[in-house]
Amino acid sequence: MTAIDTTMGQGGASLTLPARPEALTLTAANTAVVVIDMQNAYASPGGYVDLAGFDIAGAAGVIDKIANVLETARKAGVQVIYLQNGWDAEYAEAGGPGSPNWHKSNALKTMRARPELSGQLLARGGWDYDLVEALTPQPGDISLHKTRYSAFFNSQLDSTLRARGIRNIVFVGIATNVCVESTLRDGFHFEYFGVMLEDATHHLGPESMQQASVYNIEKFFGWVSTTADFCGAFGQTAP
Ligand SMILES: C/C(=C/NC(N)=O)C(=O)O
Repeated sequence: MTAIDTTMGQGGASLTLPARPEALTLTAANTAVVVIDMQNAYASPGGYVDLAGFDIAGAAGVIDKIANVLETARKAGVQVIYLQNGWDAEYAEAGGPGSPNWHKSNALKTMRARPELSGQLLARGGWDYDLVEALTPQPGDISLHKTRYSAFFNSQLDSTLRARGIRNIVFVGIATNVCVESTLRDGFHFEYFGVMLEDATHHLGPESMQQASVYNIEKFFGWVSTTADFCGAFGQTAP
């Protein structure tokens, strides 16, 4: 099957990333790796999703995969962008009862049910909000903040990407079926080519959630690839 060319004839050393349902032709310069919410809240025992009762056993497994992807990306000259989810310490950004977020956020619900946790979950400046240590940003990486599931909502992600001529977003992080998929879908509507590395993402809820997101992305919103294919394709490029 012919690869889809995302370079639009703009030059630069192109490469082909194997993906489903089609391979993509891209360049390091027009691609970013976006790391969604690899915070203690989502990936560490004692973090928000663990306290809220979700199974986080699979989260540790994606940390090493993401570390490999980021090392390859940096060497190849692919921009790395970290997102961190959460709010100010007073939770003004979370919205009050007039916001659906106030009613649906399991972090806010958990703190209302367990007042001893108040002020601890997803609050900027706290351990729960911090990125897991193994994925500490490196010089040249960009770190952005977000307050809702989609990283495009009320954030600097779109302008950061457009200013650099980036058309392709390679997604890694947690959770596949919440913030990763929400961001990839919004990116589709903003004309970005979204590729999810399926083994460098982890879902919340039953295993079928991961499969559902993979199906949605492959069929409707973007492309699905793997850590090995990303590292194989970008590992051969000079920065
Ligand atoms: C449920 C949830 C998911 N976040 C994410 N990073 O996918 C949340 O933030 O409450």
